[in-house]
Amino acid sequence: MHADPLPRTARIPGSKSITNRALLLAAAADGTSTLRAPLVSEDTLAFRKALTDLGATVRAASDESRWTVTGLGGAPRGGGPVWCADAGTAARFLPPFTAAGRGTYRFDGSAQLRARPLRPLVDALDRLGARVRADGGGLPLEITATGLDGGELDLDSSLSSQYLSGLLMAAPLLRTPLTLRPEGLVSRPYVDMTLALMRRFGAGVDAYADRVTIRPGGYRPHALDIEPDASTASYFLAAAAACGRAVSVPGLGTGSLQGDLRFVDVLAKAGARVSVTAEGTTVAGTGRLRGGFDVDMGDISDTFMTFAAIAPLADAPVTIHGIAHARLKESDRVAAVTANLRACGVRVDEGPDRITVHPGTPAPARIACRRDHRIAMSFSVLSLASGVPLVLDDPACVGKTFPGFHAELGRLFPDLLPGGPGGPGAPGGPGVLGAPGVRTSVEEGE
Ligand SMILES: O=C(O)C1=C[C@@H](OP(=O)(O)O)[C@@H](O)[C@H](O)C1
Ligand SMILES: C=C(OP(=O)(O)O)C(=O)O
Repeated sequence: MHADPLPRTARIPGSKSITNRALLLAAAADGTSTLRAPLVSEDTLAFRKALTDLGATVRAASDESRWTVTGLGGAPRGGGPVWCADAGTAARFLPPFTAAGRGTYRFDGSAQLRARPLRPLVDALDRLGARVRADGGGLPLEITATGLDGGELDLDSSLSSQYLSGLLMAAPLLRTPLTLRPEGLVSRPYVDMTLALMRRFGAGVDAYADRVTIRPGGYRPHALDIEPDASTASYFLAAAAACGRAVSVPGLGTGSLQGDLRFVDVLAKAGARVSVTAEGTTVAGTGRLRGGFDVDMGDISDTFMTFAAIAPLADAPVTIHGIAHARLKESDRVAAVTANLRACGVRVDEGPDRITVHPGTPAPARIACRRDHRIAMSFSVLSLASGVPLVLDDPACVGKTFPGFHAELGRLFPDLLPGGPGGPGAPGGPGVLGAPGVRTSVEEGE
């Protein structure tokens, strides 16, 4: 591997978490908001469709670079079905929003989403006085809404932070102030993001160490530039670190609302040179990955698989802990990473909230994605960095957050495709980067 002194610029699409929050806040606002550079992917299109079904208007520029949202000036009032597809954010953010309004809403989603826990949110809505029917404890569920009063609520936040974010975003639409006290909060940076965006859309927020109080008053429209997605950036930055290359992500820098940008601290631990400025982030690999550390990735668990997948290439074992809640996402991600690394012949020790990945040269393998975009993307990086063909059983699952993922990986690292350009890993070939349904041509390099 050789050093690449000139960083390549990755084209990273907008943040999923910011896009879906901004859509909801704009849909609740009393006027017209603009969202610039939103993420266009399965999760955000499902969220957008759910909101237009609920009565908001979204006008998209022909190239989708800007969405103009005319809000309802409050919570929805029409009732109807709400389809959440695979999107955890839809299943956790939209029920509180509708419960604050009027009408009967029937929520459902894919089999994968039905399997994800919703009980703490259903219980919280119930305690606030909403009429919720969720026979299995999660989706499908029905809410008969007549508006909500606030009050004070303890909220089990140990399985997901999304319950808290959903209740917080609905809170300005309640008749009286709502105080929420999270217990065992995971993924805290996402709650900070929620509060920051609520403030930008004009909400009255009083946040303390152990509780948050939200005042009634609704939302004002806002024009928002959406940053590149930090979780998506992790794959390209990890590839730079593992391949001895340099990659920059403009627009994702010190002012970021996304906790997942802290992934670069893990790359720095592994020996990569990292620069985060107001303009953006650059990671330069040295051609060698350092292991021999134990890192808590509980706050940034969407990125733990990114590091775990390249960890076999490090010079000593790496332990990642604090990730029990990552078992409750699109897949049981701790089990999925462990099984796929083992399929590549890599030694992994798995515990309830941790894994230890040992150094090893991966062997060619078929990767079971479990319909989880992040498993597909993480193992694509391992294939690229090791030069070993890994075949994804479901490459198109990357569409949940980045349909153009493989095209961008091939554009940035055309010479590193397994087997070289035109080799088994090349676009159109049987290897990981050319798997059917993902891409058919290489875009021109920089
Ligand atoms: O609020 C959000 O936008 C998210 C919160 C996190 O989920 P948990 O809070 O369930 O860990 C994260 O994994 C998910 O991709 C997006
Ligand atoms: C967990 C994720 O998504 P969500 O919870 O929003 O479905 C993810 O994108 O990794």
